[in-house]
Amino acid sequence: MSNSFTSPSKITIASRESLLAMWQANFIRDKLRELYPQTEINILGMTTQGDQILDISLSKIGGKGLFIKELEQALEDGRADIAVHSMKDVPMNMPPGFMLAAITEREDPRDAFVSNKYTHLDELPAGSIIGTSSLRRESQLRARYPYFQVQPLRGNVQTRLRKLDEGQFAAIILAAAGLKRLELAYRISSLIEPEISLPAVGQGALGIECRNDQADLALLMQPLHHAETAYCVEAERAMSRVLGGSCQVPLGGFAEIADDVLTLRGFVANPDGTNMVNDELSGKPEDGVSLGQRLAESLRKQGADEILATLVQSHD
Ligand SMILES: NCc1[nH]cc(CCC(=O)O)c1CC(=O)O
Repeated sequence: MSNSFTSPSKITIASRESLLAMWQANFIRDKLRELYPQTEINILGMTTQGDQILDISLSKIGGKGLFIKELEQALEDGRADIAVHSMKDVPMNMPPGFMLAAITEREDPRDAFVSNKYTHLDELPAGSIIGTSSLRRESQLRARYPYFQVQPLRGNVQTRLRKLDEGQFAAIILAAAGLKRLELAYRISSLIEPEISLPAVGQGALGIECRNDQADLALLMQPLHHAETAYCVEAERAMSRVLGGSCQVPLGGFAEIADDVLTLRGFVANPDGTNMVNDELSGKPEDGVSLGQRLAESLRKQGADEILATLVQSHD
């Protein structure tokens, strides 16, 4: 049977308006233009609640969904066809009516140490102020370097770099992927290995979201899907889902595939890093989701539940 499927005359991509979000949307747009030269591909830039509320810690304002709700509204209304997200910002449970059509090849998943004075975390003197608003980064820093001060740092990548340059912090921690995409890799003093700062679930990968009822559109996105990345990210997300993962929970999850074996590492901690459980599991990449679920259960048996329970209380 011949392929009778034709690409649509137009695809509109919904994106947040930050430079990084726009870079990501442009990246997907260019790939789609190459794949479907007959199709007109546009970007609809939007401001989300998460972009507007900049003075409060992300963990206190309801987390991930805030950056994507407006984009989903545009998909719902038909103002846009697909939305491009950092997988790190995509909630563990997709809202009803929406699906991930593709997960793209992962950029560097590591966190980056950025400083104008020091090249490595180990060089910072006691009492140094490190900027990050991620509970995941904070708990890991405090566990390893209890003599640093961790202070909140929000805003888009450029804002965070500006706050560093203004001298408010000795160093800041950002995702390497965002800096590399924005051609700001030269600002990276050193990359932090996963053993020191386990990345966020999904960090470095992009997701393309569309409505559930648009199977044809989802099919068009398949050339952008990267199977290895998707196995890893789905394993990480399965772990986080069981643990109720969100920005309110200091949790990390990171999977890698080597020699056709997927190894998933995860941790849960309290924000001050005094109580932390870590574990890892390996298996077949295709079994990533069940590995993630099993790793979560193992972390719970080792005390993750108690840690998570104290977190819920402290946020009341
Ligand atoms: N939390 C915001 C966010 N969401 C995605 C990235 C960029 C990296 C990525 O795609 O994972 C960043 C910036 C950061 O954490 O420094």
